[in-house]
Amino acid sequence: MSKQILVLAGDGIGPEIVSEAVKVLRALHDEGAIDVTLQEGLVGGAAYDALGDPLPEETLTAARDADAVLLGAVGGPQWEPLHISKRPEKGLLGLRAGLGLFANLRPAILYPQLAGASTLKPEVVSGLDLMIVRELTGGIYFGQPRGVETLPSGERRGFNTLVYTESEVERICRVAFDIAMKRGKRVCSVDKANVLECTEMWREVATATARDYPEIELSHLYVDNAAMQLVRAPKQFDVMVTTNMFGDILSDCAAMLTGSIGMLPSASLNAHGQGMYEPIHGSAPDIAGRGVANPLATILSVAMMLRYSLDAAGAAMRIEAAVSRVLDQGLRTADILSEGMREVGTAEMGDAVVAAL
Ligand SMILES: NC(=O)C1=CN([C@@H]2O[C@H](COP(=O)(O)OP(=O)(O)OC[C@H]3O[C@@H](n4cnc5c(N)ncnc54)[C@H](O)[C@@H]3O)[C@@H](O)[C@H]2O)C=CC1
Ligand SMILES: CC(C)CC(=O)C(=O)O
Ligand SMILES: [Mg+2]
Repeated sequence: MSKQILVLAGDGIGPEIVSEAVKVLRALHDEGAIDVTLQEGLVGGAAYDALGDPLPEETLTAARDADAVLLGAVGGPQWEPLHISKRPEKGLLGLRAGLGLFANLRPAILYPQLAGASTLKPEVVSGLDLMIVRELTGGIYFGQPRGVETLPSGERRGFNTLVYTESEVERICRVAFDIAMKRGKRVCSVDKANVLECTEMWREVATATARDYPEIELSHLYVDNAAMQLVRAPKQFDVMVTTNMFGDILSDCAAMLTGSIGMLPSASLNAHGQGMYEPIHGSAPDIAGRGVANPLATILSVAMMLRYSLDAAGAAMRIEAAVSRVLDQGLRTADILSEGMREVGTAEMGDAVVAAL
């Protein structure tokens, strides 16, 4: 039976990169490798402009009904003056919460062809294969109370709350441990247990949950040290598991190890195997509309979709191999350009991946 894919292009470079990912999906469908039906929807600033809501009810319903969601990115300076409840980012957070997508997988893999594109020395990053498992529906991005209040003195005070229940920590740790069992069996849990009680509990729960996984070697790092270790010696890590905000920050940091934030895909999964797939980067307003954005993170997110939601691991591997082949051919978008390589735009890169499938 045909799998239903909801395509949410979003804002900024979102429509440009999603078009290329859709080309790849359609190419695989047309040759019979997969059977998908694509439906488009609105989210983020585009949805606010059209319907006054960054997450219209019809989008959330369509997402719930779909087998998988492909998302570009949301946000942009034109929506910054809006109240936070109407901002594009609220649409994305609402989708994650509404679908219960608590497990965000962000693999940071260095394609050997891009060793020279990283800002770090090739010997530091070559062979990098790291999986960041980020908790996605809890923590400070969702905690209550939150807001800005005016004190009797007239001064304003802003506040957000970091909250986790034991069961939320346990289920994300189990995801990380299960993934690690199929990889190097090493998990580093990242917290700030020396300062934040909430993450002191996180560490205790991670340690207790690991008792069910005797083969897993569990270590712990404070987030400040983890950020430093990621740029000092990233290959020491196999799987990292961490909170929503720490994972957000550390995955942008890890992206640069691979040459560009335009290379990192992600899968956000719920307890029923439903998933949303998106690059880890944002809407890149500084380059939007110029046809220069790197579509590979979004194309690689399609590969994750095929693997995790569509039971099509063979087709996923073909996409990953095609990306490797276009890099072998010397094609580079501006963000990963290095000497001797040929600069291409977003659409040319997408076409090249389709041709290399
Ligand atoms: N998942 C999402 O939809 C996310 C949305 N955002 C939103 O995106 C907007 C811009 O945020 P920024 O902090 O600037 O982060 P960003 O990730 O959009 O951009 C950071 C830098 O990376 C570059 N970049 C990002 N993706 C690229 C690609 N595919 N190819 C080449 N270069 C790329 C951009 O040009 C920019 O210089 C904001 O409104 C923010 O809230 C930010 C992060 C994630
Ligand atoms: C709206 C933000 C939380 C999106 C983001 O930066 C991310 O998911 O990486
Ligand atoms: Mg982010």
